[in-house]
Amino acid sequence: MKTALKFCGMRCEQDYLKGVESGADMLGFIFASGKRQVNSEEVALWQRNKQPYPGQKLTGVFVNAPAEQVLETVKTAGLHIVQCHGTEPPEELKAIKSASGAQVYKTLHHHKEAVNEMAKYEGTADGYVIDTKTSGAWGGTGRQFDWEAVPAYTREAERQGVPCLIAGGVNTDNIYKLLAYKPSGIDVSSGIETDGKKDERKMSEMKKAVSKTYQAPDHLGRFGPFGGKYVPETLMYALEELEEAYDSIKNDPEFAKELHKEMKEYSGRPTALSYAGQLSAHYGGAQIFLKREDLNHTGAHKINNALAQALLAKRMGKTQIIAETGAGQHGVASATVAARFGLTCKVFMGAEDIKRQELNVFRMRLLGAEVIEVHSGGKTLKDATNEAIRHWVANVHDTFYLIGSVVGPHPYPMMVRDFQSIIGEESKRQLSERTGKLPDEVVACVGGGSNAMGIFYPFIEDEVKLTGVEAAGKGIDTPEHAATLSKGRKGVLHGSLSYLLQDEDGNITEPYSISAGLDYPGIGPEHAHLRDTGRVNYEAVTDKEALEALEDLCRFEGILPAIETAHALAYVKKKAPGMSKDDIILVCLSGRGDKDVHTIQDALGEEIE
Ligand SMILES: O=C(O)c1ccccc1NCC(=O)[C@H](O)[C@H](O)COP(=O)(O)O
Repeated sequence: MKTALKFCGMRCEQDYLKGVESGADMLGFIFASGKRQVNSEEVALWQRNKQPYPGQKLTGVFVNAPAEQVLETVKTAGLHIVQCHGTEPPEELKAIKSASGAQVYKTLHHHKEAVNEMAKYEGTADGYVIDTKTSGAWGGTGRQFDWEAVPAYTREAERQGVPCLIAGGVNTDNIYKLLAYKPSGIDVSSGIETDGKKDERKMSEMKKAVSKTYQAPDHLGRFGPFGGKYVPETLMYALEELEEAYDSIKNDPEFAKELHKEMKEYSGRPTALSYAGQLSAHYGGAQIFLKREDLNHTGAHKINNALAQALLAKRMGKTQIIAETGAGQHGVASATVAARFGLTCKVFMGAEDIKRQELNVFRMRLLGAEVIEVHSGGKTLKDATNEAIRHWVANVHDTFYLIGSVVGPHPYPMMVRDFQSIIGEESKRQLSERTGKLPDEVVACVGGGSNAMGIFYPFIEDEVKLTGVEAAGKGIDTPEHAATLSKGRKGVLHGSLSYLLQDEDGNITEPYSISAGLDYPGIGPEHAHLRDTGRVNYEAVTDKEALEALEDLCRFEGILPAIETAHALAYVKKKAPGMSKDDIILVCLSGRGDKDVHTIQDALGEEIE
């Protein structure tokens, strides 16, 4: 359900007009003493010049006012709702309600007994406002209370079947944090003001925030039922510390400036958006655009997240970073940023992957990282991640775990998604500048899922089809594939709940793909949620199909993609011909294929010669 929005404290006609135009669900007028106090005649006058939009509820805020005064004000000012913001008992609300015909909301000021107090108003209050308790002021203070308490208020109001608005210090910077607690409504006054006047820009930002229907994860780090924090007790503190640090930099302009500078001057952002004209003509149908993450320093999208997390590690005072890697791209990105920022770096890598990605291993060592060979399990990414977690448990005090995908315990899936969203944000801007429209479909390969979440997330509220492409290896009906969403079942791995490849007894099975970056037996929890809610479509393509598409991109566009990326291209090869020439497919070209040349040579060598 949509979050209700109340803009409160309209002090003049201009404020009122901006409030009406904002489309807020409720507009509040203060009839209690204070700097925002207005009288019923002026509110009536403003309405004569502009009626509220149908459905917009005019709300009068009163503090322990005599019932006759409230009734007179309701009549004169044409109020739909009376908000009792003082210590009015339930009987007083009942009396006002039956005499005025208006709805009556009760404000309670947050304290440890407030949820119990709500029970006393059950059947009387038509809704609640929970505000911050501040000595010497009833409301409009711009002060926030501890929002950890929000779910308890929301639950009690839901039990009573009425809305519950959260008030107190909400502003354009913290509204997303509050929305993560899923309140049924939000009430703002100071947060939409500049120099004492209501500010249209702030109102519109607030409106935009609540209009977003997609809000995930929740405050527990859950995407629907997926995600969460399934970790040993020893890591809980480290995750909380990380969550706090991430919250503190999320909207910090200084951090944003530093990261932007690194992205631009070191990594080479914005990356290009290339129109693949010859490939589009060859396939027929849709126009294909490529978001060139392969042009980043180190050759893939992984550096976006690595740069951001390394800056965060520095802010947190950590001196050592650890990382896991499969294809080696994230290992290279981590070793690179460690060198750049003077941090020591250990990269955990399965012995099998070390064999397949010899060149990247050499690169990591050259960059000064210690590559730790993992011999447990199938000796691939899952096992490397297990070892990295083990190391972290023992060294949390000085070590930052730089996770390379939208996997792991909260806040990693959210944090990596946010850091990678630059891919979708840039593409959206570049494509609309170039073509004047949004793409019809966005396609990305999915292993853990970070390039896909990065390009999908900014399009999630748009009418754009989103398709993630998994590795079907030698076929999803053979035992050799990595198609987690097509074939997996729910389970917990590496700290979060998602879909996993597992046998009947729940043991994780070894994934297979020609691409080292896609053979992970799990998938980011947000992808699991997006699949189950139907927002994103997931397909699987085989090694063979991926290699064919890789050859096409080499021949028709002069670009050698990573084998991971070629999976997305293989889906495009099947899909584009059936689309119209006016349609646009945007593909995340997540990485370049230099690292895969040996694998490609082994697979295609004879055909090419
Ligand atoms: O807003 C006021 O000035 C006010 C004065 C006296 C009693 C209540 C008042 N406001 C009640 C509200 O519903 C406000 O919207 C709520 O307190 C949130 O205010 P803010 O923290 O400024 O966003």
